[in-house]
Amino acid sequence: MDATKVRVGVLGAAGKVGQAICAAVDAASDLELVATVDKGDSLDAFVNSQTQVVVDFTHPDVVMDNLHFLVENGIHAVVGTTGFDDERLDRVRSWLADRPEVGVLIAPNFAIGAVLSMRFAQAAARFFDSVEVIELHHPNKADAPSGTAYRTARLIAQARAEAGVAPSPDATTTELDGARGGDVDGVRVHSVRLAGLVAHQEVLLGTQGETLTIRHDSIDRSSFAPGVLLGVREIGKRPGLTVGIDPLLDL
Ligand SMILES: NC(=O)C1=CN([C@@H]2O[C@H](COP(=O)(O)OP(=O)(O)OC[C@H]3O[C@@H](n4cnc5c(N)ncnc54)[C@H](OP(=O)(O)O)[C@@H]3O)[C@@H](O)[C@H]2O)C=CC1
Ligand SMILES: O=C(O)C1=N[C@H](C(=O)O)C[C@H](O)C1
Repeated sequence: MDATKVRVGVLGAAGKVGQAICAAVDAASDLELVATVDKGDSLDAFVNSQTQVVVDFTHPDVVMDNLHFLVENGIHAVVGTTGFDDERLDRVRSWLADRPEVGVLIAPNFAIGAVLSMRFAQAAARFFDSVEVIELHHPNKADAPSGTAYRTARLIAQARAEAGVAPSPDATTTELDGARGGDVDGVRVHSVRLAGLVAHQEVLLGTQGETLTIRHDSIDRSSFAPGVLLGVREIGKRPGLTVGIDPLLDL
């Protein structure tokens, strides 16, 4: 055992993002990949290998059980898996109250450009009458809207509410179910699933005589690796729950 390296485990190691994270950990001289777990494998592998930080890219249906196990066993977690609403975040906080030394980082998107695009959208939100979000992903994605779009819409809604901006104008009176997308705190969110895509998002803002489009594209899953490795290196110094990598980037 090399005591100078952080001992890292990956949950969902055989998945699309899990494979990219395993490769990135393997290539980092200050990290050691000590356990890889996928569907059907026992989580005890992390305890047996004295894993210090586990990265989870699995599925919204299983991530809560995974996290509960990790917190109970005193293992820090860096979580990319989506599906976290306020109720789930509160449950994680309640587990952490019993293990105050453990750090959990949950981020809907680890790509630097995606994090910045959320910030830009939040800053722009109060200056425009209308705003809608379109997220576009590969067709194997389980959840809609994406975790990124959900968080983006909530940040936009919060900024507009704080500035007293009226709801986006919309004269629709007849509608095919779903044609106007989902409603996240008053912000319309549209989900496209298309073969050939990876992960993409557009925030469309409009006001008198002008529009602004904020677009981000992950064209390869390696885009998530730098943010994940930053989380792995930092989480041991940040006990409790951290949502989003913004504070790790001094944003
Ligand atoms: N935060 C971020 O930056 C990003 C988040 N994501 C999110 O990460 C998650 C995974 O995405 P992606 O890699 O594309 O999905 P994949 O389906 O490609 O990978 C998930 C892997 O987890 C495995 N798995 C399922 N259940 C378990 C379990 N109980 N224990 C261990 N492994 C399990 C799956 O096995 P099997 O296939 O056999 O079911 C699969 O190998 C999604 O929620 C996605 O939205 C994705 C990209 C970036
Ligand atoms: O499933 C994906 O692929 C992605 N999921 C995350 C999300 O739901 O926002 C992050 C990124 O969009 C890729």
